[in-house]
Amino acid sequence: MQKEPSKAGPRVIELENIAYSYGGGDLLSDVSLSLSPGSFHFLTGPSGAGKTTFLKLCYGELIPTEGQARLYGRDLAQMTRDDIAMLRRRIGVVHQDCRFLDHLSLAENIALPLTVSGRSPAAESQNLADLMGWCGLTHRADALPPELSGGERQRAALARALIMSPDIILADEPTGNVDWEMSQRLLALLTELNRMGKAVMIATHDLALIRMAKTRVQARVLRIANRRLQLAGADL
Ligand SMILES: Nc1ncnc2c1ncn2[C@@H]1O[C@H](COP(=O)(O)OP(=O)(O)OP(=O)(O)O)[C@@H](O)[C@H]1O
Repeated sequence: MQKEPSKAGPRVIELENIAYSYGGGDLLSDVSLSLSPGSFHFLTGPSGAGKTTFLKLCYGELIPTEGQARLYGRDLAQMTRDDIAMLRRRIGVVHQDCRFLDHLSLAENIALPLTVSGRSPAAESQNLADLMGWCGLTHRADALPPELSGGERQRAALARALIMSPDIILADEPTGNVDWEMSQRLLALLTELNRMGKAVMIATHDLALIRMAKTRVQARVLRIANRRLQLAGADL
């Protein structure tokens, strides 16, 4: 897989000839990729190909078994878990399963990364309110996660990923459980973030979503197949 050619500037995530194995044979092998600010990528591939694993390697949840992964120029294998956690605050992750705490309100869930990193949600209440408004969630601020619709959950997961103002958004199947209209709404939010200069990577099976996105934003489509990361064909 070639490195991204034309974007100048700092590489926020760099994977160099990495492999990853959960213990058996390699799930991913000889994978290289650089992500720059302002880039937009889709990640596709069959179920079980390793898309979630790849995203975890990008944000330092997993360390490659071979090769080097760098965040902001720093080799993850040489860093402590605490240092990785600090750097990871600059990456917003939208998890496939959303992972909310059901006893906290939606607003409290979205603010949780602030609390965890020692910042005061009260001091950033305007930021929180703006973000919830932008994601169309103001009216659901006090709702508990089990009370939310699928689309509200996905937008809340995106809002939580954005509360720390990350440079990069890695979204794992962010439109997995929503209808086409909501998929388009989520895509509009993600493309707007990209226009603000953030790097976006979306793992998805939804080829219609990719085709729609390509009419709005210059996106590269990557595919994991047979353990390798490849550029997908232009027919997508
Ligand atoms: N913690 C783990 N321990 C062992 N094997 C794992 C672990 N996590 C994932 N795997 C295996 O690695 C493979 C790739 O999983 P991964 O979730 O990365 O694929 P995926 O492409 O995201 O799949 P999907 O599209 O179904 O979400 C699967 O066979 C999965 O069972």
